[in-house]
Amino acid sequence: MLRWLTAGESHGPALVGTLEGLPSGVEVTTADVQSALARRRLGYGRGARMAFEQDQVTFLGGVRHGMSQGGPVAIMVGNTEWPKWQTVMSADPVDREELGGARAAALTRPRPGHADLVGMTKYGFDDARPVLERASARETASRVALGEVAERFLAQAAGIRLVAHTVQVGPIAIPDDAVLPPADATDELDADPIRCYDAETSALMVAEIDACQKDGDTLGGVVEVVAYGVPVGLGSHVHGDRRLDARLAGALMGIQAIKGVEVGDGFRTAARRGSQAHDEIEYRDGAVTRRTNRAGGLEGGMTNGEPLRVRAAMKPISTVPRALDTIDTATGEPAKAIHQRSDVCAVAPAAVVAQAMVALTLADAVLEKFGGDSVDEVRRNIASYVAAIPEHLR
Ligand SMILES: Cc1cc2nc3c(=O)[nH]c(=O)nc-3n(C[C@H](O)[C@H](O)[C@H](O)COP(=O)(O)O)c2cc1C
Ligand SMILES: C=C(O[C@@H]1CC(C(=O)O)=C[C@@H](OP(=O)(O)O)[C@H]1O)C(=O)O
Repeated sequence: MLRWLTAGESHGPALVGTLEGLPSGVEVTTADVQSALARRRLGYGRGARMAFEQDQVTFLGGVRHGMSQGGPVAIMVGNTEWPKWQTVMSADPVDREELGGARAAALTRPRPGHADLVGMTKYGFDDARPVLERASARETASRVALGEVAERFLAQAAGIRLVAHTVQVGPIAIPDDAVLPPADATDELDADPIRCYDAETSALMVAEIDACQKDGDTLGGVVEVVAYGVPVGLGSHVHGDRRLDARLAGALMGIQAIKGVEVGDGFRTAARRGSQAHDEIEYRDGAVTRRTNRAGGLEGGMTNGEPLRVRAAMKPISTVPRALDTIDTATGEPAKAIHQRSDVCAVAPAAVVAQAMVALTLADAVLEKFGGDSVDEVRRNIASYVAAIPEHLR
């Protein structure tokens, strides 16, 4: 079993992610994690903060000389902006006099769509600061750091490779017959402003973000994660909480602002007749294969050997520049919601975060199915499982 936890606030000194249950022998370096985090900062429509703030990666445990040791992996992602926030976000009590300044003022105009108002009510705060600090998607930096370790494990132990791309920004979507990015498309996607694999649609998405920004508004969209080389039989049909589609949906819905998950053709399948919805099975070149992959590589909650495809729908950013109506919680009077700065569209980074969550979920499923305390042992276990499948069904 693989478990993970994160801690830390948006403007705190650092985020920390812990991954427990990772076998020994996974090759991973600080530079690998650093470049995954750099990928999360990309994306047309991101706010000013992405440019001036830097992520500083430090392995605190679990990795020695570029290799996992079998113990919990702890990764710290330091925040270069901390010196500006060390009084406002101080863990220890501070003098009220020292506090002062705009950053310290109580935030009492909660943003519709953000965690502000419900969090204040539930946790008993008269200031949205402590709520937004933890609700913030800055936390996804630690998920991406852990996801990178999980991805290294998947590639080295099982030959599984992941890629994530943007398939929709606001109303602009890739065509139905658009080509799926291959396993080695990550560099190409990094080079696209919005992580879209279809150049024509990418240009339209960028134009849509420009138009939206001019209007003082924000956008959401849809991202897709594809995993190649996934063996048959991860997950199970025998119980709801063991279905891999359920576990993937939970992992993706746990990302800030994700409001819908689709497995394969998902919602589009619902509009089709059965004859057009399923993937007919045949032998091709001596192997079992599906003629199509509308199911997204999952049948009965189990991987079927086809590429795994899952999508996540992101709502528009709730810190709308042309601020929405709210109330001032201090007075009960009508007010305009907090707005200092914000992303206009964060769909491209959400794709990177979704990839990390799928990697962690798949790594957990691989370990559950095959077990093993070292990468070599997991590899041997996979090989013996595959060898036992009758050749004509592999
Ligand atoms: C990568 C990423 C970046 C985000 N950036 C912002 C942002 O700049 N401003 C904002 O209001 N919300 C942003 N969000 C969304 C909020 O974190 C999210 O809406 C909030 O935590 C409330 O949770 P909910 O939308 O799931 O209800 C971002 C989400 C992600 C995944
Ligand atoms: C810092 C990150 O994203 C932040 C996520 C976020 C939110 O409300 O979720 C709000 C913004 O922060 P601020 O309001 O301080 O500008 C984003 O910049 C990050 O992704 O590293």
